[in-house]
Amino acid sequence: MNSELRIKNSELKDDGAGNAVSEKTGEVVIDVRNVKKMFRVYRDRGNTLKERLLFAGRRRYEEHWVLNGISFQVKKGEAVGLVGENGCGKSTTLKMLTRILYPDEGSIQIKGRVSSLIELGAGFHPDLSGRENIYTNASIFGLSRKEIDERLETIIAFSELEEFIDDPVRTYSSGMYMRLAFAVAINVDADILLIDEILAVGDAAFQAKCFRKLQEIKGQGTTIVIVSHAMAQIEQICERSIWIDEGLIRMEGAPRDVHPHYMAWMSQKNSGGESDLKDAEIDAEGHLKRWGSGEARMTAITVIGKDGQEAKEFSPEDPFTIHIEYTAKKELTDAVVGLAVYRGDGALVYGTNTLIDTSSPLTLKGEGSIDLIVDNLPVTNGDYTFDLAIHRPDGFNYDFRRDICTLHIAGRTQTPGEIALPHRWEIR
Ligand SMILES: Nc1ncnc2c1ncn2[C@@H]1O[C@H](COP(=O)(O)OP(=O)(O)OP(=O)(O)O)[C@@H](O)[C@H]1O
Repeated sequence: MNSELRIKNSELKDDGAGNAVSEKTGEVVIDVRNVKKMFRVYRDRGNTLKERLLFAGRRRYEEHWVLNGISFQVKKGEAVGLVGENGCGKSTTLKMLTRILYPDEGSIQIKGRVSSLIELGAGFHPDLSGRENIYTNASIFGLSRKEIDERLETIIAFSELEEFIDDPVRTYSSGMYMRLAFAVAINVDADILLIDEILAVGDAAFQAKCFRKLQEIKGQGTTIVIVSHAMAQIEQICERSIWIDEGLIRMEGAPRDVHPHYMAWMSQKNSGGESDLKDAEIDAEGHLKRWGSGEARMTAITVIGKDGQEAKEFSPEDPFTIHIEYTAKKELTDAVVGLAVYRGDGALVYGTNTLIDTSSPLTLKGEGSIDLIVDNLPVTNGDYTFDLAIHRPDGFNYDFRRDICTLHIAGRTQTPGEIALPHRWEIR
């Protein structure tokens, strides 16, 4: 099934001590320094003569400072998520990386060809057909006509719009626009891909396909910056999250470290100081240990091998299933369960979630179970941490089951084969 999810083992080198190390160059390709951005919000100067005279001495506009000095760097091949509440300046940041907007202060340096999915259908001409728009859109990203000719069929096939490709795009639904825009943006051989909330559009099956494609192009070394409110998507694609609040970077780090703080803060804010997470257990490092407001929790995790039996060992090439049992005191809709696998140095090497397997979010009710299929796990020698996250798109009822197990894998490069699981996948 998800062969596209595979992150090639060839990307991981052995450092001689049995540890997998990344071949990423460490070259900085996005360098944002002390960027400030202001919008002018024009005032109503009145409609009548009386009003105009009354407001005559008043300044015509107010300065609205959206970004107050943000600095961050992104290295080649890194995937970074920008998170934060509505209006905090995430899209403005992304638009400046695409050069749709420019900073009022500070500097932005970008190395490489940029492709972006910022505003749905921006760059599409409504009266031109899907096919014609592929040409105009891809040429904006720097492709020659010949290069576009070569990619045309791939783009159309990915968009699944064969039937409508010669219709004017004004007749497209927003989902169709998104398919076409995504198909173009990921097929222009960009070095850097910037995406604004695009995975929230389209049906669940297409979202899952885009998500897999993103993991694939990340595996090929493309640098990615994503703006999203879907924390699990960021956790499964990005090594780093940057939380923007009131135009400043409030926190930056591994998504699984940053998101619980962000979610707890949001929850506190939205409940007027009375946190939705007040019953949740948060450990000393600020990670949520228990899901939501105590409404649901995992009760057991087992691994089912390809023979359908509980497995004590697995072979990374073979699919296996993580079987999670849970108890939900209240019904929980729109849940997505995801697995992230981190290498010893903290790099994310694998991610999958139930949306990919089922194409729709789950409803958790009473006592039940969830099966999460893991396929083509890209492991070589070294230590790996398996983390399960359960979330809803609204961000609440959120849990990190951190470090459900750590596997030490030795001798795999010499003798690929079965890997022993720990005796117990502990529920903490
Ligand atoms: N062209 C503009 N003119 C005036 N104000 C703007 C303009 N573009 C954005 N803003 C304002 O800047 C602020 C930040 O907007 P931005 O779109 O970057 O937020 P965001 O973090 O992406 O929010 P969301 O999560 O809702 O997408 C908002 O208050 C918005 O109203």
